[in-house]
Amino acid sequence: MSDELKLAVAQLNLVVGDLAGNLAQMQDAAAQAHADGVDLLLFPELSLCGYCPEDLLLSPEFREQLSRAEDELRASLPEGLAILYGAPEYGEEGLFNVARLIDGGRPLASYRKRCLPNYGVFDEQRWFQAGESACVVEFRGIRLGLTVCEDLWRPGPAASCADAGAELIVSISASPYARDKASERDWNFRQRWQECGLPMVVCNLLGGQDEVVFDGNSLALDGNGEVVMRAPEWEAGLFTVAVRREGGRLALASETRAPILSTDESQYRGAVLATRDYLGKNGVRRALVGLSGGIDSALTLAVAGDALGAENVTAVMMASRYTRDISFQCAREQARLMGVDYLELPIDEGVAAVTGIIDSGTGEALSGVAAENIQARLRGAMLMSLSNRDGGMVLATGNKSELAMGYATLYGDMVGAFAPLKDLTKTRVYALSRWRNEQGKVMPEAVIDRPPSAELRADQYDSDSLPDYAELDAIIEAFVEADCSAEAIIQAGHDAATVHRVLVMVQASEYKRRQGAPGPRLSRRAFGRDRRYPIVSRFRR
Ligand SMILES: Nc1ncnc2c1ncn2[C@@H]1O[C@H](COP(=O)(O)OP(=O)(O)OC[C@H]2O[C@@H]([n+]3cccc(C(=O)O)c3)[C@H](O)[C@@H]2O)[C@@H](O)[C@H]1O
Ligand SMILES: Nc1ncnc2c1ncn2[C@@H]1O[C@H](COP(=O)(O)OP(=O)(O)OP(=O)(O)O)[C@@H](O)[C@H]1O
Ligand SMILES: NC(=O)CC[C@H](N)C(=O)O
Repeated sequence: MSDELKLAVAQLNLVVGDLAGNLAQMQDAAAQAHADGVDLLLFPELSLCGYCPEDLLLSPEFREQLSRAEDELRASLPEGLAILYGAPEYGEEGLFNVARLIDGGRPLASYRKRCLPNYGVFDEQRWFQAGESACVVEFRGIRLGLTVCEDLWRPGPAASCADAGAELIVSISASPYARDKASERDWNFRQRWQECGLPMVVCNLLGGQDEVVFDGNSLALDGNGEVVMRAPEWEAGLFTVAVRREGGRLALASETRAPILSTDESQYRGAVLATRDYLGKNGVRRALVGLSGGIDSALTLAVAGDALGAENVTAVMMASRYTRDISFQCAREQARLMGVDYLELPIDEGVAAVTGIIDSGTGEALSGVAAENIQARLRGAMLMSLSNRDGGMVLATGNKSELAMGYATLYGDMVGAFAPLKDLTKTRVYALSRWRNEQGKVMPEAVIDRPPSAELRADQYDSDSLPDYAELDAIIEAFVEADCSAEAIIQAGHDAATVHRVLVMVQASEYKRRQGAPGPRLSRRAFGRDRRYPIVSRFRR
């Protein structure tokens, strides 16, 4: 080894299936790394094809194009730069998720991921076979132990790299965001260090992909288990780590030491990146939000503005006779503060027309919730018409508390392409709204202070139908995110009748959530890909 080896992690926002685009990003990163004198550049897990390509992995065309892109990548590497990147390996023994080390344009080693995550948002065992052995390779005087993501989240692989003579563990990862994941990573990698005593460099992915969002936060730990490099959350970039041999040990150093963000900031920025990427990666620049003067649509609009730029967002106030003056004032004031395009399209005439057609056609007057929901459905239809005409996507404003309880109208306020707040309870919606306003005012304080109301009938408030949000959200966190039993939640101090009511409603509204828009996981456990329950189920607690 020369005096010093320079490693870099390419924390890139790659796109599933965009082989040409990912190749170009990787080539740009390689050129920059070469100019910076980097010896070895790490890319995220399954870099060229993006994570996770799911059943695209089964497509012969996908396999063929990927193979060509890999050839192109190897042939285009700058002299002297080695890379470690992720790819599927197809062969007679099956399909493997591998890390490939390329030096001088030639393969130096290939490692098959041993631990395939198959829980939460992950289904890797659906596609991949597990590798069986460690891979330790000599690279310019250092023995590297190659690993892929989950390998460093389980006991075993790190220690087996040490047993096979590794001096430094390198990991290519696609580790998605969950609440407080940065602290969890620190704890996790410290556990691995305790098992193997080796320094580690971990390259993580960035960006939104359907229902998950990757926060970056690539890391390096030195031989004492201390974090010596922490790449920023939610930002792409190339971050270097210098490795020097000192008295028989490797010393790691880096100038990159980003802070761990607060939960509020991290969740907010996660919602922003997930929204930007969902629309952007689907080729759409503009968004529409139904703006009611309530807090859910206010925060959704703030996220949309930060994700896409105020000039690309339209807020639509669709007042009915139940819309209060304060709702108008809040909506107008927020649109002014943010500088978004703002429309007022009243719905009373339309509601009367639809209700009249149903009433006269059936000879029976619509009433109660059936009549009230016409308002929500007309608003949904109007937003979708604007989307069809102008090409923007509608953002659904529902939060996790409402979706847990089924407190939302199917084909009404649930319409939308993407739901940025889907995994944030109402309590978190308030916290993030306050945090965002502290960074620069985007919504009037009255939006945060007023009591929540669907305004589908006179004097309607959420508190008429739902338990107090502080209590409801604590029960949702215990039941949905931590899988606690009813008994355990009651023992934690919650009212037994409320607990039973909430648990029954969570189960009974699975059908609504399945028809709702996708949204990013921002808590510890999200409805959807992360928490899967049957719709048809006679199980009762
Ligand atoms: N298992 C199942 N699988 C599939 N579909 C099923 C189903 N069970 C019922 N359904 C269908 O679902 C329908 C009931 O759901 P839905 O039509 O949504 O109607 P529903 O849940 O009765 O009403 C919506 C509720 O959301 C409240 N809310 C809260 C916040 C905002 C808003 C807003 O709109 O702005 C509304 C509103 O006040 C009302 O209490 C049934 O009529 C039936 O068609
Ligand atoms: N008058 C309205 N104009 C435009 N959109 C509306 C109107 N009323 C309701 N909506 C849409 O329906 C969604 C659901 O209403 P809901 O009451 O749950 O949320 P909110 O009004 O944003 O917040 P809160 O529940 O705190 O009042 C709103 O977020 C908004 O997108
Ligand atoms: N892609 C992976 O193997 C990721 C699994 C890992 N446990 C994580 O969340 O972060």
